[in-house]
Amino acid sequence: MESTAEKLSTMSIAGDDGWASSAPTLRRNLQILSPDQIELARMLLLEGQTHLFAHWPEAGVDDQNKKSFFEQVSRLNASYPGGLVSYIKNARNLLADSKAGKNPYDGFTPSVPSGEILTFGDDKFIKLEEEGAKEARNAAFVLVAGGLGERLGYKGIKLALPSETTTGTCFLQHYIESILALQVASCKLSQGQCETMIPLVIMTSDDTHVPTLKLLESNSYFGMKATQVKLLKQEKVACLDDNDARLALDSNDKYRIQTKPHGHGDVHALLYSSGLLTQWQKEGRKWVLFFQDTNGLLFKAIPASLGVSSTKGYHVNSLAVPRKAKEAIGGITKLTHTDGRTMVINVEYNQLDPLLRATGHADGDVNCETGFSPYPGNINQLILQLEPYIEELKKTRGAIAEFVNPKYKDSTKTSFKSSTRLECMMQDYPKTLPPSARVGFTVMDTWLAYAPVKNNPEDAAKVPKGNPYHSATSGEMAIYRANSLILRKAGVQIADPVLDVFNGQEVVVWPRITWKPKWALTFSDVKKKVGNGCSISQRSTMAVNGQNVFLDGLSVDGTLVVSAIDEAEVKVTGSVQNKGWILKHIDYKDCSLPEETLTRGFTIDKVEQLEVNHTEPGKFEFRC
Ligand SMILES: O=c1ccn([C@@H]2O[C@H](COP(=O)(O)OP(=O)(O)O[C@H]3O[C@H](CO)[C@H](O)[C@H](O)[C@H]3O)[C@@H](O)[C@H]2O)c(=O)[nH]1
Repeated sequence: MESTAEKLSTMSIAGDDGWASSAPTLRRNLQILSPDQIELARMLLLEGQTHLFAHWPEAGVDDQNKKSFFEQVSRLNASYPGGLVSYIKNARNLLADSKAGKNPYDGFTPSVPSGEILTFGDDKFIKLEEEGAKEARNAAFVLVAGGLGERLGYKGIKLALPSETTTGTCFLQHYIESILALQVASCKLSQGQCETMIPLVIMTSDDTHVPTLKLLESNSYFGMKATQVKLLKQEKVACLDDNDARLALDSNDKYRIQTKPHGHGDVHALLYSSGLLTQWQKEGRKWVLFFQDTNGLLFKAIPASLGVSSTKGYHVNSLAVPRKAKEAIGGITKLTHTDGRTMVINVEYNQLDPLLRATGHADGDVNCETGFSPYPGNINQLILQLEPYIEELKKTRGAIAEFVNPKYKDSTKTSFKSSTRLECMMQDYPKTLPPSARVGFTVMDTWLAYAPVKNNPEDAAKVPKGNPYHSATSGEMAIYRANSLILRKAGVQIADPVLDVFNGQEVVVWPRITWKPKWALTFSDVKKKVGNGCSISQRSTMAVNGQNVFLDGLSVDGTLVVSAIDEAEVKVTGSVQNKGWILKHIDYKDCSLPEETLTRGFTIDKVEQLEVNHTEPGKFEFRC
C-alpha cells in the first residue's frame, strides 16, 4: 500500500483541484461542504477511504445526509488521540499483525509476580485501613460505566441495578454513599482540618449517558453535590471492513460509519483532555482510583489498598483476588523479555492460556495445588498516583495500547465475518511506563473484595462447578456473606449459612445483613459499633442505617431495621423475635415479574419486622 507521503506528493503533482480525482462523486459535491469538511474529505481520501463516497448522488440530493456524515467524521476524528489518521494507521498495523498470527507477547516469558497479600482483620490490615481512610481526602474516584453489559442482558444501565434487595440500594447509590462516608471519615482523621469534597467522575457512553444522568438527577445525586460529579462520555470508534482498514458503512444508513465501543481504556484519554487531572493536582490531590460498575464489595477493599499505595509509594496499584483458572478475569503476570525488560501487567483472560501454552506450560491456564491459578486475578480496581500519572499522560495523551480481534471468514484471513474495531483496556496503562515506575498489586480475599454482576441467569448456571457465577444472585449473596463474616470477626455470633439454589445456581445463604457505609467503612469502625453478646440467626435480616448506631447485647431472630439521623446516638440492645423476611424462589422465565427480580431468582417476602427509627438528636437506648 502507498504511504501517505507518497500519496500527498502524487496529489500535489495533480494540482490543487486534483486531490479528489480518485472520488468523482465526492468531487461533484465539494461545493456543498464547508472548508473544514473538505479538509476531512481530503484526509479520508489520503487514507484510502474512497469507497465511502462511491454511492454519493449529485449535489442537491441527500445534502443534509452528506453534511451529517461529515459531522460524524469530525466527531470520530476529534475523539481519538491523533485523529482518524492515527486510528487507521494503528488499525492497519494491528490487522497485519493479527493476519500474520503475531503473538502480542512475543519474546516475553510469564512468571508469577510477588505483591502485597493482605489478611482481613489482622493488625497490618487495620493499620493500612486507617492510613487509607486518612488519605482518601486526597483522592478522586473514576467509575467506568460506558459498557452495555451484553453478557448480563439487562435492559437498563447496570449502575441502576440493586446491589442487594434487602434495602434496594442500587450500585450507584452505594458507590456515592461510600465515597461520602470516606470523605467524612478522612476529614475527621485529619483533625477536622479539611472541608474537601472527593470528586467522582463517571465515564459514560452513548449507551449509558442519558440514563446515568437521569438516575443521578432524579435522586439528587444520592447526597453528593451536583458539582462534585462529572460525567465524561466516551465516543465509539469506527468499524473496519477489511485488512486495509477501510471504514465500514452502516448497512441501514450509507451516510453513517458503523461504530462500536473502544473499551474502558478510553478513560485515560478522556481524563487527560478534560483538564480534570491538573485541576486535581492544583487542589493537592494525590490519588486517582478507578473502579467498575457492579462490584458491591469493592469499597470494603478500598481503604486498605489505598493504605498500601500510600505506604509503598506505588505509582500503580492493581487490586487482585485469588483467581480460579479460566475465570473471566485477567491474570496479573510478570513478563520478562528476552532483552531483559520486565513488567508486571494484566494478561487478559483470553490471552493467558495461549501465552502459558506457548511458553512451556503444556496445560495452560490451570489451578495449582492451592486450588487457584498461581496468577492473581485482576479486578480492575486501579489506584494511580496522580503526579506520575499526569507526567505519563503528557507523553501519551492518554493513548493506551490497543488490540484488534477480527473474526475471519476462513483461514486465508482476508475477510471478516462482520466488521471489527480497535479496542483498549484501562488496565493496560502500565504498558508504556518506564522500568523505574513503581508498579505493584494488592491481593485480598474474594469474599471481601470482589463479587461483580456480569452474567445472565442461564449463562451463570452453566459456569463450571467451583467457579464464581458473577450473577445478580451471587453478587447479592456475596454482600450478605461479607457482612456476616466481618461481624463474626468482630465477635458477633453469626449462625452458619445454608445452601440454596436460585436460577439454577447453588449459593450459600447467610443472614441478610446490610449497613450503610457511614455506619462502618473499616473493620475498626465495625468493632467500635458492636459490643459484647450479640447474635444473629441464619433466617434473620438486619439493616442498619445511621452513623451512630451501636449494637450491644442484641440478639436477632427475625428482621430488625434500624435508622437514626447522624445527630442521634442510639444503643440497640435486647432480643428481636419475629416472623422476619423470607426469601421466596421465583423462576427467571416468569415474565410477570420485573427484570431486576428475575435476574436474581428470588424476592423478599417482608412478613414481619421490628423497625427502630430515631429522627431526633440526642442519646438513646432502645431495648428490643
Ligand atoms: O467501552 C467500554 C467497555 C466497558 N466499560 C466499563 O468497563 C467496566 C468493565 O467492563 P466489563 O465488565 O465488560 O469487563 P470484563 O469483564 O470484560 O473485564 C474487565 O473486568 C474484569 C474484572 O471484573 C477483569 O479485571 C478483566 O481483566 C477486565 O478487563 C464496566 O464497568 C463497563 O461499564 C466502559 O466504560 N466502556
